[in-house]
Amino acid sequence: MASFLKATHFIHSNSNNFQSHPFPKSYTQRLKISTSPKPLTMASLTTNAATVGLSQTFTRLKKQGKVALIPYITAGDPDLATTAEALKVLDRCGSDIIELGVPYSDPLADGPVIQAAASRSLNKGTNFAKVMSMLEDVVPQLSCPIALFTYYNPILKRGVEKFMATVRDTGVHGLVVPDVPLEETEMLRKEAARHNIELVLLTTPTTPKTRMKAITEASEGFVYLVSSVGVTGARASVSSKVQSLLKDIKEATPKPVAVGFGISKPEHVKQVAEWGADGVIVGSAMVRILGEAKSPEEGLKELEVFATSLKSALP
Ligand SMILES: O=P(O)(O)OC[C@@H](O)[C@@H](O)c1c[nH]c2ccccc12
Repeated sequence: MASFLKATHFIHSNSNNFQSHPFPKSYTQRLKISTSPKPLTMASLTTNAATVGLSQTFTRLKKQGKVALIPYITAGDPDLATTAEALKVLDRCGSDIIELGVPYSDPLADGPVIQAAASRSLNKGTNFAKVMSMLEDVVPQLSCPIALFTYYNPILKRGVEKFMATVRDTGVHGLVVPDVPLEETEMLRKEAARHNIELVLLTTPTTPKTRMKAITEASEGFVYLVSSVGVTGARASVSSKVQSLLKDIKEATPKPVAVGFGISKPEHVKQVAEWGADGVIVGSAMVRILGEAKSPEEGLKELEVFATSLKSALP
């Protein structure tokens, strides 16, 4: 546990959104960069249903006086076919953006629920290529945009340029990378922009104000406000500190701010919306439903009920 906490501290003190301590050189040298050209796909030739990106979604919602519901699920848990159905269910329930996690072997910022989902998915053989081909089929059927969620290592493994091109080809609009080190955010952001991908950056309760300002400046699509220190996972309540954090961020930027970490009940989303959030992100509670259900069909049904209950609690 001690090493895990240290590792979590690593996330909260090293990635682009916190302090700037570069990865040890060995980290990047250890990676084998493998590239394989990706054939042009139908998805890249056809415009997908959700041709509207993250920031445009928030602009629309703001005009309607609404707050975005942003579920997170882990791709491939319990399996990729169920993930494909879950994306459609969440879209039908009125999700405004869906965060889809690429399972990773070392999810430092994740709590037990998402860690378990990632290992189940990896044990089933889920990999980046399979997630991309699933998305190529499903994205054209969705009305809400997808924000792909990945740790930094899978991006480095493929090469940033190739990674961005592949992701954009599937029709994905956004990208959330919680552990990219500060000095590499600039390069990542440039490549993302070149491929018309909105790179979302994260700020936390311990991020110094100057740093938070730089993050809001650089973040595309929306700013991700992590509600509490520690790792992902449902909490009994949302920290009241979020209210003042939201106020500070909104003084620093006109960009939309979505709050995540610990939000798991209708009363949580209602509270966070009342505090002025433009969006609420719910992950572990969704992941638990899908991953721990008696069957995929059961999980999808429960997911629909849960997502609908959250949507109805939002303006
Ligand atoms: O699981 P929670 O507590 O509802 O928090 C959202 C979170 O799952 C999602 O945004 C996410 C999944 N893994 C992450 C790692 C870092 C930051 C954010 C995330």
